[in-house]
Amino acid sequence: MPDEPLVDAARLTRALTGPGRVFTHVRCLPTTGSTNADLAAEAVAGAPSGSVLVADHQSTGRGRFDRRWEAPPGTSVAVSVLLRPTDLPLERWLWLPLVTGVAVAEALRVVAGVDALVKWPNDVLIDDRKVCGILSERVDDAAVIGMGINTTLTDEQLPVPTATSLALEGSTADVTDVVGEVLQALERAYRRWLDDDDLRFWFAQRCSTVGRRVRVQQSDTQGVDGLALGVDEWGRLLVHTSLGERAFAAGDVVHLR
Ligand SMILES: O=C(O)CCCC[C@@H]1SC[C@@H]2NC(=O)N[C@@H]21
Repeated sequence: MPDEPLVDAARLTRALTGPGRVFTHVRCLPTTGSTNADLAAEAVAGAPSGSVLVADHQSTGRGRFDRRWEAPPGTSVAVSVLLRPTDLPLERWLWLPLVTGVAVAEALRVVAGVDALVKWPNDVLIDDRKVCGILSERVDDAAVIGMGINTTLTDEQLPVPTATSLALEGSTADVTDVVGEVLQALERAYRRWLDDDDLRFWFAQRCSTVGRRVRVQQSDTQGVDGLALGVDEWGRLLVHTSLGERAFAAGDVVHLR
């Protein structure tokens, strides 16, 4: 494991921080346990809104639904941010992972030239294969949002056949540029969310789930099949099922076709 991180903290700091900007403190590490766990501990200790932690490798990276998130060193960059959107009601927080997914998809289009879209709620896919997973966690009055972006994973290193990486999609984008573009897109998206914009149309345009037949799996139920119609004002997925319309606030979605 190299001592120097692959991601250039000085360059990121120049691109992101300044008066009135969302991200204030940027740190980059070669390795850590989990960038989300680190920022969650810092949130409890009173760290300011706008902290960013980037790592080339995580030994205990965590995914949604208590899954693990693993990748060989230097192949999938881990980026977490700590935000304190204290003025917004908690119901609006459901939107945060969705907003992040759209920001990542938009950034990857720009910096890596890939056709990235969001699978509800927040997986970022290229041609239906996952390039980025997002884990949004609430810690007291803070949100810790983590993004795992597969940069240089090879075919042999993919955790599942339905994953992909920027390199496998033909991109040679520099990892500091990728992280910088993602965080700048997240800053813009976060401001829209803070401004209480209606995000439904914006999200639906970038979401490959809407208009598809889907299976929504929740931990304690069999999957529910139906046609994804869109998202409601709380960011819940609206699905037309054989028993009528249902709104899902969480769950794993499979695109059926
Ligand atoms: O798809 C998922 O299950 C979500 C994966 C989220 C992984 C990221 S990597 C940065 C941050 N730190 C973690 O431990 N997890 C998130």
